[in-house]
Amino acid sequence: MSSGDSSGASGTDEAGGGESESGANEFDFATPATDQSFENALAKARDGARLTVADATELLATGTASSGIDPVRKEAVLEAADRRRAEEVGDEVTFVANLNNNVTTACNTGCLFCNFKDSAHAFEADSDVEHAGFTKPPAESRAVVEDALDMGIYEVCSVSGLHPAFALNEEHHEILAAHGDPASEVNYKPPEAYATDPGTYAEQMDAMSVGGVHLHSMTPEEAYHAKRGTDWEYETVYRELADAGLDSAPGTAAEILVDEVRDVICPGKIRTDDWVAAIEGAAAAGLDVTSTMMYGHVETVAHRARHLKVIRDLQDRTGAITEFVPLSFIHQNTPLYRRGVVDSGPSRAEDELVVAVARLFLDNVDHVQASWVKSGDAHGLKLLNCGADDFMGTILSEEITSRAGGEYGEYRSFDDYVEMIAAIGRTPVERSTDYRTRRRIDPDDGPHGPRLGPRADGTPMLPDRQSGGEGAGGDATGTPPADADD
Ligand SMILES: C[S@@+](CC[C@H](N)C(=O)[O-])C[C@H]1O[C@@H](n2cnc3c(N)ncnc32)[C@H](O)[C@@H]1O
Ligand SMILES: Nc1c(NC[C@H](O)[C@H](O)[C@H](O)CO)[nH]c(=O)[nH]c1=O
Ligand SMILES: N[C@@H](Cc1ccc(O)cc1)C(=O)O
Ligand code: SF4
Repeated sequence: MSSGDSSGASGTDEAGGGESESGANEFDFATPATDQSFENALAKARDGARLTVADATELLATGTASSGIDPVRKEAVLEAADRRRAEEVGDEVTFVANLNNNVTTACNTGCLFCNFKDSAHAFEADSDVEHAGFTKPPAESRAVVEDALDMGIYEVCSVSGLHPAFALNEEHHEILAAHGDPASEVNYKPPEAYATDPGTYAEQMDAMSVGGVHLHSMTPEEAYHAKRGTDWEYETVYRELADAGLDSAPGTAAEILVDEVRDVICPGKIRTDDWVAAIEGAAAAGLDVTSTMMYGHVETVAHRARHLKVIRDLQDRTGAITEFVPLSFIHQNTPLYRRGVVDSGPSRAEDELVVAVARLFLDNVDHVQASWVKSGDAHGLKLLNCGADDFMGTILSEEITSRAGGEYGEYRSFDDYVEMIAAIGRTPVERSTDYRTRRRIDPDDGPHGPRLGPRADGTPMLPDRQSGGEGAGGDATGTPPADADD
């Protein structure tokens, strides 16, 4: 599906949907005959009125009466969003000194957009299947975080495959093992079956929660895995994880929160209701959460709008969402692309409109993130002028986007951040994960390094290395602290 088609704006005056050459995914939604609906939605957005799903659809499509993105109307939407950003959060652009420490790539869920995973079968002790994945036992996770703490990080962000030997704790192991055929009934095999034991989720939390670092981990999909085969509530599971050291949860696994889209791109994942229940459970357990949307594959603009409504309703109920992170689909190596279901990811114009409409629609979420991992530095900066106010984190290691074919590197130094943000006339600010602690950075007072981490003293994180420039591959970036193989 071309990005024009995936915008879902292909209808004329009849009910139209995204048309795919393969005919695989056609979603219908009604479209109006004139552009008056777009103009009305834009006027509401400019006035600060709460937008409907129909309004968001109009803005994302720059009018649904004709196909394709209209450049003049797009600029009007971006301008409204940039103004709203300035009113709501001012000129600061935040970023966090953080490390990605993903624990394992073993996963049998089979999401068709994902190239991060490796079939869990290949990790078995008696397997001779070659794989490039990894599992880090808790002690190794701890060592990786320890090293990064010395570099000054504030946060460790950890998202993993759903390893069949993962259980919440020993009791969960016993419950899972008691099933007649645990592998097919509850996606479970005991740790002894694998070359490397991932430990329990509680042990991994305890291991990574070291020296006062903020631990951001356990997506809704992982929380589901941590309670599979039981009748435990999400809140109970998140409370136990919090007791073991978890501080906040990433709202990935959201993809598009409309089940007819999930049926196509991730039939093995939890449904929308379950994702929402998991986030509510995390919030009830006292954790902050983030929210995401992975877009630009088979969905239409109407699905994107409905997804935003799910997030806004959830935030009305919980108030626990610190940021919205648009995840631009990286298509190159993924099954969706290789099997011809899509022929690209989203266009840059679509990226800009998603950021802008998120800012305008999510009137109860303060922060919208631009990602240099997905978009690169130059376009990432552009997104900061379309409604975004956060520029992600230093991350030091990236496996999800890079494995899917992304090419924008794995690390941005504080000096790069400060130079880039100052260059667009904004104020660089180091933040905590929850945005409550912030430090404005004087661009003239370099060299720059983190100061908010428990061991941070302002020293640049990787003094001997340059971070990757625009389009730089992994080799030109700072070497990740560790990357273990089974
Ligand atoms: C790789 S999973 C890891 C955590 C866990 N297995 C889960 O699904 O929640 C984290 C998120 O990465 C994002 N992701 C995966 N592949 C991607 C791709 N090709 N392009 C953009 N985002 C992707 C998806 O939003 C996914 O939910
Ligand atoms: N956008 C991506 C992120 N964002 C997460 C942030 O770095 C940070 O953890 C969050 O803002 C909470 O403070 N992480 C990735 O690994 N890859 C991305 O594309
Ligand atoms: N790790 C995810 C992104 C992510 C993680 C945590 C977040 O809070 C937000 C986004 C990816 O690379 O796609
Ligand atoms: S997105 Fe997560 S659950 Fe889906 S295949 Fe990838 S690692 Fe597994």
